[in-house]
Amino acid sequence: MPRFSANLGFLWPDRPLLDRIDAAAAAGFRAIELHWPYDVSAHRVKDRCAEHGLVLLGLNTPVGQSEKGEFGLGAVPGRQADFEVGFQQALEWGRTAGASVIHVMAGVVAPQEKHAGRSVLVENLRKAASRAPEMMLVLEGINQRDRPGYFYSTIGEKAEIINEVDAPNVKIMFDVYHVGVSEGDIFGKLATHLPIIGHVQIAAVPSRAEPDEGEIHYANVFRELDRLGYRGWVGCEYKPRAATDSGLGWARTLGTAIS
Ligand SMILES: O=C(O)[C@H](O)C(=O)CO
Ligand SMILES: [Mg+2]
Repeated sequence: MPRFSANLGFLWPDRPLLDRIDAAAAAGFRAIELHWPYDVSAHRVKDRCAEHGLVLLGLNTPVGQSEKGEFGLGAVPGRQADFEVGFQQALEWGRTAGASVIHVMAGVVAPQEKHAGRSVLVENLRKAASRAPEMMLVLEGINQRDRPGYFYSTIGEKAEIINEVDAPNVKIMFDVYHVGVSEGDIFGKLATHLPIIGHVQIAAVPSRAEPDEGEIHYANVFRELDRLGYRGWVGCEYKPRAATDSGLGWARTLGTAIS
């Protein structure tokens, strides 16, 4: 069965980041992943993870100007210089904290700019990948219902970009929730793209709650990941229905364990 990581962007939202790390350890998680931890000291996060023996996986590149609707800058024409600054910030924070993964966020791009956006993203990724050879850079499609206009929502689009970038440390973040909402055929896509899948995330479809309700039977997804030989982590990136701790029973219901 998979190894689970607690996504502290969504889990234990009622407390500060360092307390979320404590909560993840107490719940039995052996790894954590973050969204945008930049206002917390990377040294303190590193120390707190070390206290608990937790692996810190990764974080997201900054969103840019969220008040203007930006949600990442990787594929946004004209914002290359700001992307570089943001990537450097993610890299420095991640290196200091001991992370190994950076989710390079592509961003929202107007339909008429998509063609240019693709070249911008490929160029940005090539530079980023060579600047951070020890990090795995992951690309994630975000479904159009949650984030209209996001640069990509399908696994195929990301696979094409990765092929074009042609760097060994650029991979897919396969968020089963987004794939389920956007296109389905989870098993087919896992099998086709397994060699370039660097990280997996889960949540119920369509609710994005604990992975024990809705359209996807996650016990089967976990078995399929095992059958395919996936050896990476599975990030629990769901929005708890109520208190995070009271929802953790999903693991036992699905025949697995958090740790
Ligand atoms: O929303 C998601 O699925 C992400 O993984 C993310 O980090 C940006 O929101
Ligand atoms: Mg995700």
